[in-house]
Amino acid sequence: MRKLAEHNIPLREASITQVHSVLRDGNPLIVHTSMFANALASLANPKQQQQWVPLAEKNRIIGTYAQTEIGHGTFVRGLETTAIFDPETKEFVLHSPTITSTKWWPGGLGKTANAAIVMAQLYTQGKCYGPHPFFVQLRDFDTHHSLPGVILGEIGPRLGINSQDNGYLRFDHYRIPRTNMLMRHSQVLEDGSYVKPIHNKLSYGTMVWTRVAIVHSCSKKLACAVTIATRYSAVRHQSELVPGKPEPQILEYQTQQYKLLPHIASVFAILFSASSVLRMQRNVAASISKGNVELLPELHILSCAMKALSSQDSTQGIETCRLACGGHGYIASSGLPSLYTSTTCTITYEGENTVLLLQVARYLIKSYRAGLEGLPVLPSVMYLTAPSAMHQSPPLSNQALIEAFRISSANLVKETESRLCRQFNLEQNFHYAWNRCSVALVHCAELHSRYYMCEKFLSTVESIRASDRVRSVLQDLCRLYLIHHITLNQGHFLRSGTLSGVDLSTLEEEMYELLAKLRPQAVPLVDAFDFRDELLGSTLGAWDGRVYERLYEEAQKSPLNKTDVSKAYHKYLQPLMKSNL
Ligand SMILES: CC/C=C\C/C=C\C/C=C\C/C=C\C/C=C\C/C=C/C(=O)SCCNC(=O)CCNC(=O)[C@H](O)C(C)(C)COP(=O)(O)OP(=O)(O)OC[C@H]1O[C@@H](n2cnc3c(N)ncnc32)[C@H](O)[C@@H]1OP(=O)(O)O
Ligand SMILES: Cc1cc2nc3c(=O)[nH]c(=O)nc-3n(C[C@H](O)[C@H](O)[C@H](O)COP(=O)(O)OP(=O)(O)OC[C@H]3O[C@@H](n4cnc5c(N)ncnc54)[C@H](O)[C@@H]3O)c2cc1C
Repeated sequence: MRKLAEHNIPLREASITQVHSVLRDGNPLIVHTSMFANALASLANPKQQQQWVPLAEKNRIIGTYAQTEIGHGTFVRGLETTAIFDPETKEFVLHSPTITSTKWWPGGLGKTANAAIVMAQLYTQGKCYGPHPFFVQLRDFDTHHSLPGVILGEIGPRLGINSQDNGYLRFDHYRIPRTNMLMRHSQVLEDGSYVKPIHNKLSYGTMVWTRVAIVHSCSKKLACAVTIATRYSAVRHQSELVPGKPEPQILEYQTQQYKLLPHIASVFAILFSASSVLRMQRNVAASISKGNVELLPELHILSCAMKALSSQDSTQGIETCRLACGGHGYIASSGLPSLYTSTTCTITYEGENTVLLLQVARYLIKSYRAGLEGLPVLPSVMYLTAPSAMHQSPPLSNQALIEAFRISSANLVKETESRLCRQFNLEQNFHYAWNRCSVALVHCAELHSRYYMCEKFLSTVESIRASDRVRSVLQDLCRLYLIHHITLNQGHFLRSGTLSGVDLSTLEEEMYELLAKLRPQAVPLVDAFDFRDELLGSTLGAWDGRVYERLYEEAQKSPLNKTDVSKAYHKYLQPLMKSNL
């Protein structure tokens, strides 16, 4: 917090910079500095911001974002916590009517936060207007005791991020002033009348913002993992590549290069996509403040797509890096287990990935149908019904591969839409038909998202300002990324006829050559991420490569090594040994 102040970083931008520098296994203030700060900035009106932002900036108020309940996370419209307006007292009454309405999961809620943005069903004049955000004080600002009518606590140990206190929260007819409803986009006036927002999903804005932040953070987490595994692979010697010759660095094995280099490429792909979505988010935020919400659906879909892909890629990448370090990847001091446990949760939180991909698919199908009818569609999906440009690029050039992605994605959407129509004819119900096609729909969303990520990687590398040598390495890396993802998805390319079996064999050959070509660049590439040893926190990945010394030194710190004979020997082991059992 002192560093943020020193560097003049506003609270709501802190999460992007601090995530990797503070408390590797989770941070009890992360939701305060990210979602809570963002909710105030984007959902509170200017008067409310004047009231709460300075207090939050000074950490007098420490907040969280309390939306999910035990009974509902994904289905936000199904939340059960109520906020009923009482016109007599000009207050909202917050209440948790059922066990399933208990708020569950919010980061920092258990012990750290003294306030929260609570999403609750808004009732006024006898009508429900759906989930809306409210600023709610939970604890006394001086004593930190929970306030009467507020029941809260911590939910217990999790797979990871246990340095954070995830909490639960219930309200018992807890009253807050009318002016605590965040009123930038919709309002309840003193007489209880409701003023609609210009777009009914503006209250979901904090989720959209966080999804974008997650994309950025996933590239950093993966960058940490590939740094550790690549440096280790340059230090570790094992087996014989040629019988009788010295043991090579494990990085010499093609299989090891295949494990690491595509994930090094993935760091760039995610990072460049994150920058592009962040730019779009800033534009959309500026438009919204001028009352224009035209691009909000596009931002929503893009942030869902990139959050889903980047969380999945980084989680898989980190696990591959851990496995690539053999036994030493399993030890906590390698840093890899906590990287994994603090990243795999990004698949679930801020919108479970399957659910987000189905949002993307819904948009693809709607846009495809609109395009067929000649209705306007937004730029990112115009390709679904635009004519192919395949023949214009040299075969198997980068541009041709991007076009192959584009056409395969359009083809899959077309096939899936036909399947949806057939299913609809059978079921006579759109929702049942949708469910019967949802695996295919998720595949559509994944391929479209991959196409976007590949395209961003290529266009960024082509326009980046760098020396020829650096550009050439990035171009190789980008080429590897494209080919790698084509080989992983080859069925789609064969089905769309954009690539033949021969093309795929040629590309596969090229991929193996690229692995060998990029091998000498592997260590410089990860060194260029420029992580300090303190940030990596890894015995395997430190700059100086003293892997074995560090492992040995770290083992000395184990509490079990404080004494030669442990207490457990006297208490359990010795009696057991003497018991003749
Ligand atoms: C822990 C720390 C360790 C490491 C951190 C590392 C990095 C992170 C860096 C920063 C992050 C900071 C902190 C993170 C730590 C943890 C925080 C976690 C927080 C949370 O999880 S908060 C809870 C999040 N919950 C969700 O995301 C719920 C997901 N569900 C939904 O969003 C919606 O319910 C859903 C699925 C979108 C459906 O909504 P709804 O039912 O209302 O809509 P419909 O499906 O009917 O669609 C109608 C229509 O609306 C469009 N739409 C939906 N959402 C939006 C939107 N947000 N904006 C614009 N439009 C939207 C939808 O597309 C439909 O359009 P259409 O009718 O088709 O035109
Ligand atoms: C570490 C962590 C931190 C969190 N922090 C916060 C926080 O700070 N604040 C907060 O409010 N929440 C927080 N959450 C909660 C999080 O946002 C939810 O867990 C998440 O949105 C998923 O919802 P769920 O748990 O209800 O899963 P569910 O929706 O029950 O998902 C379970 C399964 O059902 C499937 N499913 C659900 N709906 C559909 C559908 N429509 N179509 C197809 N499949 C479907 C999913 O794909 C999944 O496989 C956190 C969660 C975690 C793990």
